Amino acid sequence: MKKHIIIIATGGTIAGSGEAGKAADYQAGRIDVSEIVRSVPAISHLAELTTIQLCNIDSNDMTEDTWLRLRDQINAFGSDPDVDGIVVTHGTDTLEETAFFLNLTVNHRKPVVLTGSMRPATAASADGPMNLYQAVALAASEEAVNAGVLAVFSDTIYSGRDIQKINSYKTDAFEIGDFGCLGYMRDDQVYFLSKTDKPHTADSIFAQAELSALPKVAIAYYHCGADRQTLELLSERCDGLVIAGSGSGNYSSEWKETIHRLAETKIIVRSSRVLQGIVFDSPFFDPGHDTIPSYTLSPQKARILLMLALSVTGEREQIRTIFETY
Ligand SMILES: NC(=O)C[C@H](N)C(=O)O
Repeated sequence: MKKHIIIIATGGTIAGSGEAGKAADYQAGRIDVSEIVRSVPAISHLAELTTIQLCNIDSNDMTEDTWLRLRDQINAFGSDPDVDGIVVTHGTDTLEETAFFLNLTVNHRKPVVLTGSMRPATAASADGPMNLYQAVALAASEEAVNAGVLAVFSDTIYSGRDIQKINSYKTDAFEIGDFGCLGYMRDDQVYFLSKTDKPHTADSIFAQAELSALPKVAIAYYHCGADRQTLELLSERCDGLVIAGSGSGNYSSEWKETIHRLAETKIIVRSSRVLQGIVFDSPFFDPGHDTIPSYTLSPQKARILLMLALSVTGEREQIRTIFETY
């Protein structure tokens, strides 16, 4: 019997429309999900499909409120015995953020697979149809059960925790820093090579959390000559702060002194603007252990984990453990 897969559409370039054949100038989030599905007739051989248009936006307009609505919808399908898996179509610019948020907050183990495209649906060689086809195939696969939130892009399976957009132009726009992909797709065939070891979905402490609004967390990007005011202004307006430091989460002596002071009242996470590597405690940049290292999380993912952590506790040591765990 065919699996029943829900496609929740949020917009992005996969729903983009522009001049016929051209790939460059277009507007994201223009085409309805039912039309996108109709453009890939082979999808109906893979599964029974139900489509839902949650929104139709450029993913830069994704908000925490929409994340919460998306999570609630996905969770509702977790307890529906007629549903086997969920695909989310999404713009690529912030896909990694939504994927990580869902990876930490979905409360069931059914497959959840994100996908999108780099070329609009109206381009001569649009990449959306194949990505969507493979996302449905993966969501219908037993191998994707309890694998955490996944993403499929350009024949490649990624984990929602680690996926990162690394190319702003090519159709093969994603990568996973140091860790490699989780596997490949060969048309509709699934080839997993590895699975993530970090707790996710039903095993995450945030899966059962009451989340109605998320605390405010900003990212302060360090660069040569960055002044202390940036930190002071951001910290005034936020419940927590993520530093996108240089190298292994580093910054100037001026920032070091300011961060030490601000950390008396705010939770501050040290991450790195560098794409690969790991941020640990730093005896030189943070001798007083005022900040929490983000380990392998990018600044934008550290921000999501800090928002969720702050929604369950204000205790620095508990938040430190959360960063060690997730
Ligand atoms: N390729 C894309 O989907 C980019 C688009 N700006 C979006 O994120 O919605």
